[in-house]
Amino acid sequence: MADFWRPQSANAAVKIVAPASRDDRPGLPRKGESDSTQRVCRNVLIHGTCKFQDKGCAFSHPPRPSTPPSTAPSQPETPGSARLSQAVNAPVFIPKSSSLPPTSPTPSRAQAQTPLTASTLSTSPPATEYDEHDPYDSNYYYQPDKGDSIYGSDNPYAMEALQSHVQGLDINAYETSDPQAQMMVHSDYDYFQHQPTFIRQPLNYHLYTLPPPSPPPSHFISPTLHTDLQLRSETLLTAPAPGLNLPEELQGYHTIVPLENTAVERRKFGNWYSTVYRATGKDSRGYVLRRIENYRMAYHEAFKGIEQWSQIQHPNIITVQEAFTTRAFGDSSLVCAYTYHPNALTLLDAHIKPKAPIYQNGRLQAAQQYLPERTLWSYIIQIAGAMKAVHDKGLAVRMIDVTKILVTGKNRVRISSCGLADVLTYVPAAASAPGGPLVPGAPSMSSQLIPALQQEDISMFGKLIFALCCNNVNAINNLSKSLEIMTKHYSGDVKNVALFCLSKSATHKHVGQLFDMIGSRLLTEMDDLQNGMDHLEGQLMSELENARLVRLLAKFGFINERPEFARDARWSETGDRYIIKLFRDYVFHQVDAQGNPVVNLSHVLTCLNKLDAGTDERIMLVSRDEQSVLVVTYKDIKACVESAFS
Ligand SMILES: Nc1ncnc2c1ncn2[C@@H]1O[C@H](COP(=O)(O)OP(=O)(O)OP(=O)(O)O)[C@@H](O)[C@H]1O
Repeated sequence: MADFWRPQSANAAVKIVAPASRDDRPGLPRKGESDSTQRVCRNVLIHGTCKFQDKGCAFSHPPRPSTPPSTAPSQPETPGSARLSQAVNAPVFIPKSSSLPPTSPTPSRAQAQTPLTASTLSTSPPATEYDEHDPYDSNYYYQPDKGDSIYGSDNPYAMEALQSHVQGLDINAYETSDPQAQMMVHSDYDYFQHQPTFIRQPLNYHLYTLPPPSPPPSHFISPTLHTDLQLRSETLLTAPAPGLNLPEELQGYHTIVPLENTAVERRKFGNWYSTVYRATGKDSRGYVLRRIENYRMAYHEAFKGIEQWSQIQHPNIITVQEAFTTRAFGDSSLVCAYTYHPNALTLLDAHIKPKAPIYQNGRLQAAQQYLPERTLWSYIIQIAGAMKAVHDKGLAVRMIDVTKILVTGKNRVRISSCGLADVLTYVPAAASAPGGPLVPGAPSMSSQLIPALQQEDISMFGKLIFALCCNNVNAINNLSKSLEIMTKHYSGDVKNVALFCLSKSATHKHVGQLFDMIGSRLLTEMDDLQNGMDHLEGQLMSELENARLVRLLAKFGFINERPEFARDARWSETGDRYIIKLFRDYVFHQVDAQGNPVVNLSHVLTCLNKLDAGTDERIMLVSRDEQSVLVVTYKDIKACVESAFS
């Protein structure tokens, strides 16, 4: 008996079906038939008849059989050591079900399988047509005369021919500018006469590499990074609650959701009430809209500051996008748009507001009261860095406050609401002089006040350090007590920096001086940042090949149920494709004892991963009519997929 598919080893596929007589199956090429006059006409194979039968068609047109083909008795299997690719020489395998009229699909009963012995396997009832005399030719559809074709994969001469053919075309897929020439040569086979045949470039996607060993834990990488990122993306996509009575659309922003509760007692932003909203921009990204209620715009030049702010891109400053006035809220509002950082918390919420006790080591314990010094230094360095960037641009931050600095990630802080104060307090310099003319574009009062405002920034920074150290927004009001707390819980350097910021110096203080005091702590910060980067690179490295299962599924999509072979049982019911089809049933179409579909993603992922790796584990594939059983390794199936896809 000839094998339907010769196993690579004794462990590979085991066929347990009975062969059918070759003569019972019309339309299949006989052994040694390469001559077109003996080859059955493709029209008969596909359509059942050939219009050109009596009009000079060179192929054979056998009469249609009146009875279904008979089933031959099963024969013992011949173990072979040929390579899997030698399946090209295996005879055509046509399961009995394929010759029967279509019925409703029988649920597959494929199951994970411990290795079967030959005796176990031989007990399965033979049911499939099978022919030992007709070698299966996997290239049947591509080459009428195997010897002539350049596509015989097993034939070294054919491969040489292919290479010389390609060289003759002077194709270099990576260099030629001709897109046709880059990918294809033309087949001379009648079946695909004018269709391109792709030359597969070797893919190196199977070269999975391990990420580098984990760097030491970084102060900037959350241990729950994955969850944090998922929560952020969930927040970005949450829809607004109904009945908010907010504008549908505002200068291209939509899906507007308030980020703060306006029903409770509200604090003023200068002389105005402000509300913060999250919105989706025209580019589908998240933005924050800070609205100043009942604002009357007196000078359009006030927006000049926003232009300057929008050019500042700094990792510790929330980027200013734009500002505009609107009546969409039913009043005259000023709106300033910023980048949205989902799930950000103000320093007040993150560190100063009292926390509920937490369970630690099985006991309810008070949440840590004081900010760890490492975190405090990190905040000091980040805020000082942001201040320096702003001052260097000739601007002042004016927003160094626990409610305006946001914690946007693990130990990452960003200054928010920048530029708004510049618009709100804008007064043209000339207008400040009594009776002076208003000159558009004249420098504003605040621009003249910049040096003083920068000094003010430094002093606000000092107050912020006190507030963070003492967990009290008003710590500065009781300086002696605050200093006591600071001395108790933090190093002398923290106190020095805070006092330097608050000191009233005769000379102009500048942020650069702060960095002289911070000293080697900058290096610790840099080390942690680099460890964080290494960690993220490692994570990215392990994600590099995360598309491999999709690629595998895409290959299945290309192979299974091709419409051009819909009526040709030889495509899906023979050779490699049949195994792939049964494997697909095994992965996706299993049913439980009650006949309900098994929807188990783990099973799917496990199978696909094993297939991708091509493991030696064996599984049992059962035909849909449950009459034939194949035992194959993932390695074999992988080779089938590669071969069918090629
Ligand atoms: N760019 C932003 N990205 C994400 N969330 C933000 C952003 N800006 C502000 N928020 C959030 O909006 C909320 C309100 O911000 P706001 O600045 O009004 O703080 P606040 O504590 O209410 O201050 P105030 O009392 O001065 O209004 C805060 O919870 C803050 O986390």
